[in-house]
Amino acid sequence: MDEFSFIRSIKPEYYRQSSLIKGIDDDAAVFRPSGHDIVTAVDTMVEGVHFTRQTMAPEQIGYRVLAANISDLAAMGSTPAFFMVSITIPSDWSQEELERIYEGMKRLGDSYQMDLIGGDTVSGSELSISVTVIGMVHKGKARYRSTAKTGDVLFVTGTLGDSRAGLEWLLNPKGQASEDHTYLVQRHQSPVPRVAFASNLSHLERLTLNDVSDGIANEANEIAKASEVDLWIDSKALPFSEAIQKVFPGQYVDWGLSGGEDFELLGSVPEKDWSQVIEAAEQAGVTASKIGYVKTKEGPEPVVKVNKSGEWEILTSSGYTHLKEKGD
Ligand SMILES: Nc1ncnc2c1ncn2[C@@H]1O[C@H](COP(=O)(O)OP(=O)(O)OP(=O)(O)O)[C@@H](O)[C@H]1O
Ligand SMILES: Cc1ncc(C[n+]2csc(CCOP(=O)(O)O)c2C)c(N)n1
Ligand SMILES: [Mg+2]
Ligand SMILES: [Mg+2]
Ligand SMILES: [Mg+2]
Repeated sequence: MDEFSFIRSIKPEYYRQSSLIKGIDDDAAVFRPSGHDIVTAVDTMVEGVHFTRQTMAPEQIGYRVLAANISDLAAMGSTPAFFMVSITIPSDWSQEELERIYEGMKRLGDSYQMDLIGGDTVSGSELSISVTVIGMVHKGKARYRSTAKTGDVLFVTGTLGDSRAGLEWLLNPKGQASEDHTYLVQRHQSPVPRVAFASNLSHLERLTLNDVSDGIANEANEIAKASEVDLWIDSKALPFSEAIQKVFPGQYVDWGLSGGEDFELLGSVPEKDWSQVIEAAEQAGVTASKIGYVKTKEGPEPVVKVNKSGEWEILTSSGYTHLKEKGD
């Protein structure tokens, strides 16, 4: 199969977004939204870095790379609309496997009425998939990392560390997988972006959001820096699944802080709006946990503090970082 028959095989039969004017088939796609700001993000998954043949089946790779991108749209409070896929294909991936990758993307994309409107196909030595997503948000209603204010409640959706735990089991399985192991593995392979939760809060005047791709140690520091505030996190309030506590009792707190790839939402709201956050989460079928507070910056630089063993200590950006040099 050559490049062009591959493109024909993945081309959607029809499009659903009414703002779309030209999808796949020309030099670029065209859409014309009205009354909205356009939100766009790109994330890449590379074989050997984000997945291996051991950690994910082809449809899971497709699902997961689109989910990571939709998670960024959720963190901006936007509604997913379109996606574009740039794929580098090594010769040892079969046509059937590639079709399964696209099926995984389609399954998730369809659930948000998203249209695949373009991309790029090249051959290369490692499988690499880069997805660009485009979402819409009502004018001026995008949610930023820079809006946290003193007195806000700091919260996180869902539970933390499960993805890291699932990855651990996939890389080092020890015996038969229990129901708990299966749960953790599924959290790694098929995270649910929290679009509905964020969209249920679209009426709030002020809401700070950041998605947890690298671990809350990183993401909380991003919010603190962007908002010029300190964040105080009560480690006893961090939400953990029963499964992770049972299977990895010694590791789950660290993984919750810096494991990454949970794709939950970390955010802050004025205390008066906290009950609405709980309600929005309930309606979206997820939990929201109050994990701390936003405080006025005490030192020269914004910091995140956590009370791990009774004492408040500074939580550095200890999550996953690409291009990290030895000794960094
Ligand atoms: N190579 C690049 N060129 C231009 N902008 C970049 C590049 N890499 C990252 N950025 C921009 O830097 C900002 C932070 O990117 P980052 O990848 O940390 O965010 P994220 O997508 O939320 O995190 P993650 O990749 O862990 O999901 C974003 O505005 C992103 O668009
Ligand atoms: C096989 C395998 N080994 C390690 C990991 C862990 N991992 C890779 S990238 C990343 C952070 C998010 O990346 P990005 O910032 O690019 O979104 C994490 C936690 C994995 N998923 N699979
Ligand atoms: Mg991202
Ligand atoms: Mg990124
Ligand atoms: Mg993000």
